[in-house]
Amino acid sequence: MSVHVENLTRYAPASQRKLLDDITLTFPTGAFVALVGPSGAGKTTLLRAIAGLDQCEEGTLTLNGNSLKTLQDRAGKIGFVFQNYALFPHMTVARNISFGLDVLPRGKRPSPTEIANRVKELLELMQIPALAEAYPARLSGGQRQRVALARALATGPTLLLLDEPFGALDPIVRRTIRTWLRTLHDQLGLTTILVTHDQEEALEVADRIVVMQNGRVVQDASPTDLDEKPQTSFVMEFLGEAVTFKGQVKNGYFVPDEAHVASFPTHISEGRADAMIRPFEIMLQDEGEAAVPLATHGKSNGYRHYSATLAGRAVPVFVPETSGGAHIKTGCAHLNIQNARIFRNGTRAN
Ligand SMILES: Nc1ncnc2c1ncn2[C@@H]1O[C@H](COP(=O)(O)OP(=O)(O)OP(=O)(O)O)[C@@H](O)[C@H]1O
Repeated sequence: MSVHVENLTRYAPASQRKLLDDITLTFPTGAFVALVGPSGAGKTTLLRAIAGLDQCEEGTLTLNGNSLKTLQDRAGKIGFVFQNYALFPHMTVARNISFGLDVLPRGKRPSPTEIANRVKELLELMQIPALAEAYPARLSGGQRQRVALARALATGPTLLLLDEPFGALDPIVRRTIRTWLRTLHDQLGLTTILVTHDQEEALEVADRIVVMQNGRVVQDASPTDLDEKPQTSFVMEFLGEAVTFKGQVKNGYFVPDEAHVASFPTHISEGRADAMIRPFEIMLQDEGEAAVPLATHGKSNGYRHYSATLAGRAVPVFVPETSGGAHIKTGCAHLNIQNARIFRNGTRAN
């Protein structure tokens, strides 16, 4: 199912404050899109608007090209899972899953055999066939989340809306369940919109990431583009650790304010600017007399971790373990930041 949202604006009740500010987005059939952004950015508000749980004052929403106004227009087509999903504690896993089918009006309700078959199929799909008769209290967090997903999928929706569904899980279970979710999405041909606080999760599981801030979309891009071409300094910082070097563009070079950080060529116009770079993109140069002292902080994931002491601060630098250099012996180096992105007034300039 495809979803199109156009110029969607929602105000806080009895206020002029915009919770969603002119959002236009398309979610094509089969897309797996993550909504990310800081707390209060409007991610849940957007998801609830798509779900039909809240009405927006301005804008339109279409599912498969059909305009949507009421919750009825969406019946059975959308599955939701929220972080604080509540399974019914007094019902078995099988009953929890079939609940959405059991409560359908008689004319629309499948026969008991069809419902039992559907539950069996979903339990297998969720890889928990042995848990049919178990009660929620004896399930692990990951198993409960699978039951919540099965329940959301029971009526055969083609759009899956997930709001922080893995928030309560520990990191290892979280990693396993998100890989499994991605496979499930592909297998069932779903369109999935996932709200997450976890940037790594978004980058790993989604084919597109929408970054929101203050009720607006600040960037809508593939994980690779978002990583390589962040449009704003906010996006650059939001997606991972970043170091900012203030400086001046002059005669075709970005000249950092701090000593021992090498200038590098750029095509952008002259004036003040910020160069932002990830710690693993900073390179160490051995040449030069006076250099920056490096403190060593161990290794992880194939990188040696240093902190380079500039005049007023320490800058993290991660160097591949395989790379050599005199700095390993001397404990001093110059910083090469030629891979930095340059921003002016918070917007990408190079
Ligand atoms: N019914 C409401 N009335 C007034 N303000 C609201 C209402 N619902 C949400 N808000 C406000 O709207 C803003 C966006 O909230 P929302 O829950 O969508 O953000 P979010 O990006 O999902 O944040 P989080 O990551 O913390 O869940 C917040 O400032 C919130 O306080």
